Formats: sequence, structure tokens, C-alpha cells
Amino acid sequence: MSTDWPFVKMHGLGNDFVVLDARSRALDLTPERIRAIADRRTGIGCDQLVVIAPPQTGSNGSSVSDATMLIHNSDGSEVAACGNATRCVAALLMAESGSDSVVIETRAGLLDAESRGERLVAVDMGLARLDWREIPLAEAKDTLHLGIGIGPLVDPVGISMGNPHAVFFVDDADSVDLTRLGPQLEHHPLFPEKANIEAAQMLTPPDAPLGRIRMRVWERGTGITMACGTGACATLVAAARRGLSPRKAEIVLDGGSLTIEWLPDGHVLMTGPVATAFSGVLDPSLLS
Ligand SMILES: N[C@@H](CCC[C@H](N)C(=O)O)C(=O)O
Repeated sequence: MSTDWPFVKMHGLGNDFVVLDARSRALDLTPERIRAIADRRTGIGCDQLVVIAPPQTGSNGSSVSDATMLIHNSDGSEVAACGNATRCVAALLMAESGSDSVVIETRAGLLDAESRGERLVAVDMGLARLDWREIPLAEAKDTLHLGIGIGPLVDPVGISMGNPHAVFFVDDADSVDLTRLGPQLEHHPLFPEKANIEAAQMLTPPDAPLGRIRMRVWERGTGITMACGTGACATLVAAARRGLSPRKAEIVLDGGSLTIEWLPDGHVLMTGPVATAFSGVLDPSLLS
């Protein structure tokens, strides 16, 4: 069997991915290999490495999803959720099948995705999880006020979208030194599995019919990225819980905007663009 591994380089609002299809043969990834592929100087370069794997099958042999998606940060760690990558993989699978909807299995659960036109995909990202144990936190806390902080980043809201987020509301998101503060908060002892750190600034009043929120992110295991889909979901939920926003808002990220809605049943709907940058074949040295 060929040892060549074709890849597709995709992105959602500049949050970029190397996507590998391991549905028909096994791919032997290690944290070292992931870091080598993700390295922007010597590898392909990406924020997350995404593997499409076969769907899980039940005892009767039928599958509940179209495919499984495995997600790895550029530091080699595996994570349960990635909103922007889910839209990208959904677009690939829908183009392949000709269908306008798809079900993707992730470590965080089954996600339903739908095409919303040319290069626009909506994903039901599942329930926003609000209990301290689900984030998880190291100790019992009201997740609406975690009470920690450094500099301008104080008293975040804690949310899990399948991955942990701490959303800090600030007056001016663009002036926050995320390169310095992000890693300190990511590794705060309150977060035993670390956390993604969001600096969010309200651009509309609480009673606006549609909210607008500026958000910048320091991603766990990756660093600053142009956009974070789960971070955008967490930001809208945090703002709605604090009474700062209606339950639907445009989240303005460095790479563009996502529309996020916190539905009455607690699920979070994310709608945004996908793009393919280029494709190629991995240099075999990256997998050796
Ligand atoms: N870019 C992603 C989130 C990727 C995972 C995150 N860094 C984590 O460690 O939880 C997104 O679009 O949601």
C-alpha cells in the first residue's frame, strides 16, 4: 500500500488546518509528528491537524455519523472540539457526497452540519456546558464569575463547548496583550485541563435585536489564532448569561465574523465560511 499521505489545507476565517483522510487506512500519528506537520517553518504549518476517520458503527453494523473527526492542536495534544474545523470537514464531506447535510462524530459528541450556500456552513455545536465539573474547574465555583484575573483580564465566565473556555469582558479587546497574558491564564491552576482564553468587547447594547461582539483568542495548545469557532460560541453564551447580549450575535474575530445563536434548547448554532487554501502530499519525513 502507498505510504503517500495527501492532505488538504483549509481554513475557517484564517484559523487553519491540515486535513488528512484516514478513512480507508490507518495513520500512525504521534505528538512529535503532529508538531512536525504543524510547524510553519519546516512542515506544512497549521493551527490544528485534523484527521477524518471512519464513522463508529453500532452493534447492528450501522453508523450514526458520516465520519469521525479527530482534532490535534499544533503542540501535539488531542482535543475534543474545534468549531472552524468542523465546518471545513463538513464542507469536504458534503462536496464528496453531494448532500447538503452531514453528521460528524467528535470526542465532544455528534454534530449536525448543513450547507448554507456557497462556502457557508452551519453547525449545531451541541450544548453549552455551564457546570464547573464539565469545564472542568479544579474546585466548585459559580461559572458566571470565576473570580480570577491578571491585568485587564478579570473575572471570566467559564463555559465548555466540549473544550474549556474562559471569556473575559474588556473595554478594548484590541489593546489586550494576549501574547503575555494568554499563556498565564491558559495554565491557571483553576483549569486542570488548561483553557482557551477569550478577550471579548461588547459593540452593541444589551437590548440590541442582534448582538455584535469583538473577540480575540489565545487558544490552548496553539496560541493566538485568527478565529476560534468554539471560542465564538462560548463568548456569545457568556455574554447572554451576563445579560450583555441577546442570544444571537455576530462575533467579530481577527479573520472575519461568525454568526452564533444560543438556541432555547441550550444548543449553540454556529454559521460561517470555509475555504480551501491548497492541497498536496505530505513529505514522508514528516511521518518518520
Ligand atoms: N480553533 C478551534 C479550537 C481548537 C481547540 C482548542 N485550541 C482547544 O485546545 O480546546 C475552534 O475553531 O473551535
